[in-house]
Amino acid sequence: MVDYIFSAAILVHFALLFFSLGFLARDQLILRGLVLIGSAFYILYYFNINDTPLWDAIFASGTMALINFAMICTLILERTTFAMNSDQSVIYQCFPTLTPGQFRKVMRDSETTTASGQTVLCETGHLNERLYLLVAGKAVMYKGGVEYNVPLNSFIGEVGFLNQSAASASVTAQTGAVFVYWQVSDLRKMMRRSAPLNNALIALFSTDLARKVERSQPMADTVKFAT
Ligand SMILES: Nc1ncnc2c1ncn2[C@@H]1O[C@@H]2COP(=O)(O)O[C@H]2[C@H]1O
Repeated sequence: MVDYIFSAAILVHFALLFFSLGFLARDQLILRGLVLIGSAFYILYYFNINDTPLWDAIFASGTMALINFAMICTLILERTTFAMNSDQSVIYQCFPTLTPGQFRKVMRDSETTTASGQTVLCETGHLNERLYLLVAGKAVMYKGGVEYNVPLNSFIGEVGFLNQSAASASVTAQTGAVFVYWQVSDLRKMMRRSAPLNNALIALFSTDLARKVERSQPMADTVKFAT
């Protein structure tokens, strides 16, 4: 018995333990991490079980472990803000419903620009081709004969985007305003390809809309003054 405990064969039982724990885990990262440890025990076993290591088995297990390791790195990158530069980390604050991985994907299709003069972003009654996020400077919204300053870190054009309708207001960015923008068609394509991303973006624009409604005044033509 003592001999068995100190033999190479015991390594298979450690591998079995880690694989079993891994397959019981629901979280993909934990599952893969435990399986990776299990693979390491298998490789040690194949190395020590004979006078000559079982190279074919070591190669097969090593290849699978390497693929698993690459996927673990991808998962960590998707779940963390690690490797985001400081500008991206700031913009990520405006995307609370997206995972870091989803955010990176969305940002790949975006452009960031600084208005060199007064720039019309949306015009009432016209379909928006772009959706904007104001990250610095000033943008003014014109609606119902009233001018409002668009709050920083707000989306512009999400109403038309969600409703597939024309812009409900005109918005002009002032000189020096910095905004990130996406082509509406690119965003729609991305959302069609991934249901989780679709849900995360709809939740995001809905939250942004709720914040705008919270700040807004009743519409002038529907106000009934209390006496
Ligand atoms: N009451 C409001 N408060 C804040 N932003 C608004 C308001 N009405 C319209 N907007 C923004 O102005 C944009 C004009 O185009 P959209 O209607 O597509 O989306 C609109 C919103 O992003």
